Parts: sequence; structure tokens; C-alpha cells
Amino acid sequence: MTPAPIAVALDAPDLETAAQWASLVTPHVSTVKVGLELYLRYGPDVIASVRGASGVQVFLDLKLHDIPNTVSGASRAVARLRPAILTVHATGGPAMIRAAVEAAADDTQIAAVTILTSLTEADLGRVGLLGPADDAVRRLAGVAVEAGATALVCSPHEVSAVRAEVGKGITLITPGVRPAGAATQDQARVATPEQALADGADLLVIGRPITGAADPGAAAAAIAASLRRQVS
Ligand SMILES: O=C(O)c1cc(=O)[nH]c(=O)n1[C@@H]1O[C@H](COP(=O)(O)O)[C@@H](O)[C@H]1O
Repeated sequence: MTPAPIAVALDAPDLETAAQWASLVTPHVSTVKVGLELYLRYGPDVIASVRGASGVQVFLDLKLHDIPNTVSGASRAVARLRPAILTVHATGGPAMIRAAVEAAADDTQIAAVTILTSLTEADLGRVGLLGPADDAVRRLAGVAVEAGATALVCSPHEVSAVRAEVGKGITLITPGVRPAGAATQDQARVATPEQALADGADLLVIGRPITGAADPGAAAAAIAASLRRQVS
């Protein structure tokens, strides 16, 4: 069976837990995601540990955001790890995004994070991004794609508007995904996996609804089966 287009966020406190989650979910999902918690604790070795024998795609979520020269160096530093996806913040601007793209390995997609899914419109107003989240997300998506990003991160709420803005060739990644009835926790702009996929997402980032389950493998399998039913 083809693995579902899900990146499981391995936000674990230790390497053993992350590697265990990865091995439980990889029969069912296409991708596992390594974020700041694991990478800052264990460094580059974490990639091989979670990739394991399965050779699952690894999404390296470092959300780089600095001047172009610094981001270029950081992107070059992780190029040898050959992540399938590496994140940068779109608000770093076009020169920074381009620097990340140029320094990345050929088989790494640079994904620009538009507006974090944890932010509400009130939060955005407080940091000077007035107006609907949709507007800011679409604007940042346009800037990022022009600068060479081939993937974008946005919430499921904006995914159809972003698709209309950037067309088919760009990979749209949506965190802020919660199965019906699951707690939203610190996520603000959320939708179900089925809705995110129907609205045009290519890859759904899901963490705690899977990793917090008593059986992460079964939780991943259940969401994957529900997505499969939807497309068949
Ligand atoms: O870049 C990301 O992956 C990301 C962007 C964003 O806007 N929101 C967001 O939640 N994420 C990540 O997606 C994951 C979501 O995890 P859960 O909320 O546990 O499903 C976390 O690892 C976040 O770091």
C-alpha cells in the first residue's frame, strides 16, 4: 500500500522515543519530520536514526530565519544530510529564501513557512500584519515561489487560496491538522486531515494526535486509511 501523504512530527524529548515513533509510523506515512527539539539536542546524527532501515523521507524543520549569508551557510551545512524538505521562514524575504535554495542539495525542497498555524488574526494584528491571515499568507507564498521555493507551509484554512495563487507545481504542506474531535492544543488555524487534503494540501504535518496516542502506529494507520477512502 502506498504510504499516506503525512509527515509525522517527531517532537520527542529523546532519540530513542523519536526512533521508536518513526519505526511505528513508517509503514503508513510517507515522511517523518525532525524539528528544533530533536535537532538542537542531538544534531545531525538524528537524521540517520529516524530514517532507519526504511529509508523514509525526512523533513528537516529548522525554520531558518536570518540574513541571506547566514541562511546560505546553514542550508549548506545540512545539505549533506539530504533532507527531502528543509524549512525557512518566508518573512526572511526573497534574498534569504533564494540563498537557502541555492545552497541546498539538489534533491532537497526548500519549504517557506508563511504564517505559523498557531497564530490567530488578533496575534497577527499585534505584530503589524493587519487584515485576514489569508492575505498575508498569499502575499508571502508569492514572494517565496518567486525566490525559488518549491514548497510552502500554510494552514489548511489558506491552502485553497494559496493553490489558486501559485498553481499546481508547488508542494503545499499543512500543519494545524486535527482529526475530528481531537484537542487543538496550541494550534489556532486547524482542520481535519480529510478537509486539508480535499482543499489541496499535498502533505499533512501531524504530530501529537499520532505521537500522543497510546499506539502511534495504529493512530497513523487510522488517519492514513481515512485519507485513502477519501481519494478512492
Ligand atoms: O513548519 C512546520 O512544520 C510548522 C509550521 C506551522 O505553521 N505550524 C506548525 O505546527 N508546524 C510544525 O508542525 C508540527 C505540528 O505538530 P502538532 O501540533 O503536534 O500536530 C510541529 O512540529 C510544528 O513545529
